[in-house]
Amino acid sequence: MTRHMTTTATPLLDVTGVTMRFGGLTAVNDVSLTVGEGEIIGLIGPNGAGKTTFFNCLTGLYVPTEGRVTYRGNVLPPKPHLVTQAGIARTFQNIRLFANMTVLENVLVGRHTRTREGIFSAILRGPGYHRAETQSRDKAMELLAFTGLADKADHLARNLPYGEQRKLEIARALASEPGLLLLDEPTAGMNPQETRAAEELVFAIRDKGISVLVIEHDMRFIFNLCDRTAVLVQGQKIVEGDRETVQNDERVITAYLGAPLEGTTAPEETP
Ligand SMILES: Nc1ncnc2c1ncn2[C@@H]1O[C@H](COP(=O)(O)OP(=O)(O)OP(=O)(O)O)[C@@H](O)[C@H]1O
Repeated sequence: MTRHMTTTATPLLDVTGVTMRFGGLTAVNDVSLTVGEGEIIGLIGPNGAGKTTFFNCLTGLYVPTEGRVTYRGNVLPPKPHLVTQAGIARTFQNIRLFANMTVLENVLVGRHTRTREGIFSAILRGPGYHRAETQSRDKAMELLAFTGLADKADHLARNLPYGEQRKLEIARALASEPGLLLLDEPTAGMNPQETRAAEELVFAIRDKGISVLVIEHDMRFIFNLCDRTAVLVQGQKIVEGDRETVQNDERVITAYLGAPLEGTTAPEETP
């Protein structure tokens, strides 16, 4: 019998046995997860389950107590700006924009990890600096068009409605030209219409070849978008899989206090 060679491609993101302890509290407990090229992966769980802490372990904000995180096969450096440079960008649960800068300027800030022109070039303002500046501006305007904010380029970030501020955070994250985008509750505070538009935006991001890992409480959003979803409860990953697997898992139902997951279809009633 001939044995077929199986080639397993290295996942884009490979998280193995990540644990994060704060003193006596284990916020993330031995969690493993992969994100492949072109995948949209969901991360759900009740409040305090450890989702944001897990994100912080992937982005250099926290150095995990145990475990290993690799991106494109390389162990991630323990500094946020180096993680961004490596190709992982994120947004935050609490919007972190430069409120008194314009929309365009906020996106330009996001590009700094991708511009080669250094501080001396910026001071001297030579031809290299001007060329880089024009390129960055063009790229930033492209991203504003992509996220539907082009006509707001000159507005101050703080004057944007909440939903648009969230979009701007995404535009700024995309400016670092990531291969993987981590979104922490991208639809928090959005109305249903904005949420549907955000879904389309995430699909469009994936179509650009960027993988997405998303934390979200809106189950409809998660199940519409995600190829797989992992559920964290008290720091542990209790299940991972497609919509059916997650929705029908007893442990998930118990974790959400027996209530059907919000935004999901009700189980078929027996006559
Ligand atoms: N820097 C820290 N120091 C101590 N404890 C922390 C720290 N960061 C998070 N925690 C604790 O870790 C646990 C997990 O919190 P985390 O914010 O990761 O949960 P979450 O799933 O993102 O919750 P939510 O859905 O409410 O945002 C909580 O008990 C929280 O209080």
